[in-house]
Amino acid sequence: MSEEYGLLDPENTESPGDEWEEIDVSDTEADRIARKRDREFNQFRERVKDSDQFKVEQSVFDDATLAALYKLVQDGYVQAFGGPISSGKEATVYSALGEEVEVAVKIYRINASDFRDMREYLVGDPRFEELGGDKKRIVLAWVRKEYANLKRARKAGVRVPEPIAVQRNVLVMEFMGNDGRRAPTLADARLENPETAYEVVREYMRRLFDSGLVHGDLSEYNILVSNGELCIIDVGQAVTYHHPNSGEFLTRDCANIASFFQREGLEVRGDELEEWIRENSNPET
Ligand SMILES: Nc1ncnc2c1ncn2[C@@H]1O[C@H](COP(=O)(O)OP(=O)(O)OP(=O)(O)O)[C@@H](O)[C@H]1O
Repeated sequence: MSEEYGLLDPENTESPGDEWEEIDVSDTEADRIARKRDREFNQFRERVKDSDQFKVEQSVFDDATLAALYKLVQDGYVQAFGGPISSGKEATVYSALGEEVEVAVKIYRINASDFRDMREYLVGDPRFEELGGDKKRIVLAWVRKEYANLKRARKAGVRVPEPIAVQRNVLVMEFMGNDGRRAPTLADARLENPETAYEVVREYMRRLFDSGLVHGDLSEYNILVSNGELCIIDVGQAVTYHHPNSGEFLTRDCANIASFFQREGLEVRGDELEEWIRENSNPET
């Protein structure tokens, strides 16, 4: 490490000679490294600001966001950015090249986010107590929550994108798609077998609930069909079983899912779906 950065070897006690005594060599070296880092970061910032794929989204990229992206690049999670996949109310999702595979990079807007809404979903979640009303802290907690929820859902056996890294307001995750094209949502895909699809979604909802989570915004728009697999996304707002509104959110999720599959010709009902989920899981354990 010391060799790589050209730092002085602390084991070497040989006196450098009187003429050097006034100079703090390690400080100078640290300054040089800091200057180099600043220079590289500035170059990175200019590259991002000039690149076509980020032109429409300049507002997302305040310096702190750029620094987060830069760190993800430095750590090797992102090698090159592709174009935007989607621009929603809270975040923009980009495709990017990660460690040899394509990844999805979700960049949350600190400024444009509807943070009041976000706070409602964070209230009562024992993992995110004492946040206060600071907007930036709420958004940053939200991103960490999405990362944690993805991990928890995967552990429970629910197909969600694999979370790869989180840095400030940026989440890197597995890209769900077919040959570089993003996977269609359940709303856009043509379902060959709606019965099986319903059973899979129902089982994922049960597993999620059993692990103590309720999605809270589940519908045909937050389920992707990737290489024949159903994959649940957008778990940032998912709440734990302890949330005061978790029951209401579960009822709404079930109603959305049932109504989608009714339109696909199935005789299903939201209340029956909820009953089945509750009967077949035990979120308190
Ligand atoms: N991991 C992923 N792989 C491929 N595409 C993705 C991935 N995550 C999100 N997307 C795409 O980006 C869109 C928006 O993602 P997501 O719902 O997570 O963001 P959002 O900002 O909360 O969106 P909205 O405001 O529309 O709810 C999705 O509909 C999907 O098309």
